[in-house]
Amino acid sequence: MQKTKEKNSRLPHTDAGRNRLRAREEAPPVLRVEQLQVAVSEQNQSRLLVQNISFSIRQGEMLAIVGESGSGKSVTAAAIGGLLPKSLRSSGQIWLHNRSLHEWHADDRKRLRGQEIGWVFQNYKGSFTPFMRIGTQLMELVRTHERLSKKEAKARVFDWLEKVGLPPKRVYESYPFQLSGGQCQRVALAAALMPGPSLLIADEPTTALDVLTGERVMDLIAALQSATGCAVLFITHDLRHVWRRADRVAVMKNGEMIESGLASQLLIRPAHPYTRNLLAASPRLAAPGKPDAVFPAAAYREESLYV
Ligand SMILES: Nc1ncnc2c1ncn2[C@@H]1O[C@H](COP(=O)(O)OP(=O)(O)OP(=O)(O)O)[C@@H](O)[C@H]1O
Repeated sequence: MQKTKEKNSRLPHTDAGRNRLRAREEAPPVLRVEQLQVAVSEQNQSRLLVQNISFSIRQGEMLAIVGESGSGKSVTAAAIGGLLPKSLRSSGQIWLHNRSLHEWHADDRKRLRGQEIGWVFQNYKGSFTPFMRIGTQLMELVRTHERLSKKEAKARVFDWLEKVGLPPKRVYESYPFQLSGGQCQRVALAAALMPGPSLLIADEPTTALDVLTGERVMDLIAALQSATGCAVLFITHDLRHVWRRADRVAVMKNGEMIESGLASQLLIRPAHPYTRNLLAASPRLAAPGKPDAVFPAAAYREESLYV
C-alpha cells in the first residue's frame, strides 16, 4: 500500500528526477507569446479566430495545447511559426529567445522557420515532394542551412535517419510513397530536428497513425527532445499522450486559452467545467462515474518523466 502511494506521488522521488525537474523549471524560456490575436477578413469585416493567447515554453519543456476541433490550436501554432495564410492577420507579441519575431526581416523569418523552428504535421505526406527521393530532399535541406560538402551532408542525413530508427541506406534511396505512414513521420521528424531548432511544433503528429505507431513516434519525440534540449509545442486531441509526456497543458475553447497549468495538476484537478468535460469524454482516462479522478497511467508517467 505504502509503495503504491509513493509511486503515485506527483513529486519526483529520486535525486536524478528532482535535479531534472529543477533544471527544467530554471531553464530560460525559448518561446514567449503575449496577447496573440489572429483575425480573418471576410466581406470587409474582421472576425477573430483566436484572442488573448499568452504562454511560454522553457528549454526542454513540452507544452501541450488541447481543445475541441476548431478551437484555434492550429491557427495559434501557424501564427507562431509564421505559416498563416495571407487571408489571416496576427497581432500581439511573440518572442523567440528574447527576440521579437517582428524584428526578424522577411528573409530571416524564412530561415527561422526551418532553422529555429522545426515542424511536424499530421499530414506527413505533405512534408515531402512526392517524386523526389527522400535522400535528395534531406540533402537539400541540410545544405540550405549549413555549408557542408556532399559527403558531410550525406553523413549527417544518415546519422539522423539512424537517430529516428530507420535503415539509412534504404530510406535514403526511397521515394515517399515507398514508406509507411510511421516511417514518413519519422523522416519528417528527422527533417524537422536536423537543423537543430530550439522549438519543435508538433501539430497532431500521431492523428493519421495507428495507436501503436503513434505511441512510438511520441516516444521518439520525447527521446529526441531530451537529447537535443529543444522546447516542444505539442498540439493534440489525444489526452493519453498529454498525460504521459507533456510538462504543461493549455486548454483552448472558442479561440481562447481558458486554462493552463502543470499537466500533473491540471489533468487531475481541472478548474474549468469545459476541461472537466474534455477529460470525461476521454474514455481511457476516466473511470465510470468519476470523470476527473482516475488516470491509470499515473505510475507510468511518474517513472518516465521524473525518475
Ligand atoms: N484560412 C482560414 N480562413 C478562415 N477561417 C479559418 C482559416 N483557418 C482556420 N480558420 C478557422 O479558425 C478556427 C480555428 O481553426 P483551427 O484549425 O486552429 O482549429 P483546431 O483547434 O486546430 O481544430 P482541429 O483540432 O480540428 O485541427 C476555426 O473556426 C476555423 O474554421
